[in-house]
Amino acid sequence: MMDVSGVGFPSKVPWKKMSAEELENQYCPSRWVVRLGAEEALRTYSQIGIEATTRARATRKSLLHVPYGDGEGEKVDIYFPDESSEALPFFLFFHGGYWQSGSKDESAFMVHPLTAQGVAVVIVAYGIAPKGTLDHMVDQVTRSVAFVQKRYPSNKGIYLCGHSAGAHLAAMMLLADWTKHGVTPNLRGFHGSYSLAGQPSSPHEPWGFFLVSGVFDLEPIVYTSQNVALQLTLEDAQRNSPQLKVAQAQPVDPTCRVLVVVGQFDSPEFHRQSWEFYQTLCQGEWKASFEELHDVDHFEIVENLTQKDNVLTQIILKTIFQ
Ligand SMILES: N[C@@H](CC(=O)c1ccccc1NC=O)C(=O)O
Repeated sequence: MMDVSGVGFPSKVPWKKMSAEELENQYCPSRWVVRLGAEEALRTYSQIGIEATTRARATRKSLLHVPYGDGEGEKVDIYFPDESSEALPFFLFFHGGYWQSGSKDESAFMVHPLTAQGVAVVIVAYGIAPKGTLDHMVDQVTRSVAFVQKRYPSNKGIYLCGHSAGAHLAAMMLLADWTKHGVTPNLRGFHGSYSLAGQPSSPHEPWGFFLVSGVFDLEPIVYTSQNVALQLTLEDAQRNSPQLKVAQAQPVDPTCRVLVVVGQFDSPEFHRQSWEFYQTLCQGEWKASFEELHDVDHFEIVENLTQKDNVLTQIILKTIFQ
């Protein structure tokens, strides 16, 4: 997106020049779905999530509604591979829904293909708005990660994945102060060697973070209808924007890689959010990669994680089993 009204270089904040209507449109992912109408896309997404969860609960060993804190709704569902061991890689998923919809009970998309390959999958619930505040959600997600490390200290790596608003929550974990939680989660996911450029020497070097179609600068959200439930002030938005914060932060573990992924049919603002976050990570001491997934929209990108042959499922598996 180019700003041609000024001195002729791309604006850093193109959204500030948008009409309220255009901004609303850019931040409404269902309107950018081409294969279906907006409402049908949302219905399909939720149906696939519910089916995947029903299947996971019926066919996999699981621990459901395990509390990671004392607060209401501070629960995770843990799905296990067939072989019984606690020395497993753990893949945590934070669902999307603009911090105001969605739940763990309809978000077990990737459980089947990942558990089939020996990965334990943890689907995390957090207290959505309007009841929950964003600061509280970030704290909850931090505690859910610490909980998994404490409960499974012999894990073979903890991998964090979030979709959309959940990708924001996962990205905030890059900034978490683990000393407060008495544990350092095993978020490394890196066991190989880097190429000289610091870029992956193969397309499947390991990442500890998978940020799927995320929002990393929350300021524009303040001016959309999403903020009716969220009630973010500008200060809340800035304090909770990894885009602003990672530039000033040191990686807790510099070997930890971040994969930023966006769908071809995500809106231009979602593309910009992912690209700029990736660029900011690279400018700091973070190891990041960027991937635009061909032929998928904001919802398909996650729906397809139910399939073992899907590109992103394969990237995740190759990362874990490097
Ligand atoms: N009301 C939004 C819904 C939405 O954004 C969404 C729905 C499910 C999962 C992720 C979503 N987006 C970000 O968190 C829309 O119509 O696109």
